[in-house]
Amino acid sequence: MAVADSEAEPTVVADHLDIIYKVIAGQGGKGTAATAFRRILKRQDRPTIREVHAVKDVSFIAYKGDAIGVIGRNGSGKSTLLRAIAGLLPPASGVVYTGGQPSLLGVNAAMMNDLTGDRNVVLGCLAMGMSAAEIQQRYDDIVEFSGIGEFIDLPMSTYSSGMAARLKFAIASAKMHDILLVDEALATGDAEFRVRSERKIRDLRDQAGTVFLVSHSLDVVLDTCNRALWLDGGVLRLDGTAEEVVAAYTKFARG
Ligand SMILES: Nc1ncnc2c1ncn2[C@@H]1O[C@H](COP(=O)(O)OP(=O)(O)OP(=O)(O)O)[C@@H](O)[C@H]1O
Repeated sequence: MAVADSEAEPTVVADHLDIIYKVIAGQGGKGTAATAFRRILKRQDRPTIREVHAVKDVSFIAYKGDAIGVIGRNGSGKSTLLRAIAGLLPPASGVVYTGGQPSLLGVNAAMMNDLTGDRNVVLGCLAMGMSAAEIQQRYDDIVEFSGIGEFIDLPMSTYSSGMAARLKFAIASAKMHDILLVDEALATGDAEFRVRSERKIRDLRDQAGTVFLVSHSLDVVLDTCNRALWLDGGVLRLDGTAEEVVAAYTKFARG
């Protein structure tokens, strides 16, 4: 269901999307590479492959200017959906069309732990395709927005998880993204950073990009998103305005 008007330009179209993970199910052990290796050494039978159907027949259209909260219980397929939109997971069936370049900002986004925050800002900006001149121009804003202060000259390995998440968000949001995918990055920040990052998401949305935000904080979704998708067991239960979907999910969660 589309919240935008008929003039709006679609940026992401998911059409009957199914994502299935294939995992090695060991006999008694966990399905890790180590257990598979032990099995080979012991010349045991081939392991069974278990399938996890993480996203089931999901269809929606996102438009320019949409900020879409993705909500649902643990394991309901939210991160998987974001990774599929980013093109990191091949669909088992169905398709995702994206008009523009999606950028996934996850709490696990690659940063070089041994390098200083300062070097990571430069690397991150280069990775997003910014020129040296653009980086120089944006550098102070990024550092100020991150609120890292003098820690910017220390290796990332000395940062708390919240500080690292703030720096990642500051780097990612320095650039205008066609489609920005944010996975729980705000949850690790403190209250003050949360307020600033919510404002930033609103700016990105106003600049006519499309933002997807996976969050367990329904308040953040209500404050920053115009739309929400509720996933349950990989199925899209509801697609509508943030208020409507959060209300339905809250009612459901309260049993
Ligand atoms: N790399 C993987 N290999 C196999 N199964 C996976 C993998 N990643 C996720 N899954 C499974 O896919 C399903 C959806 O997981 P996903 O991480 O997308 O859920 P989520 O809604 O983001 O959860 P949470 O709120 O806990 O972050 C779960 O059953 C999970 O066990």
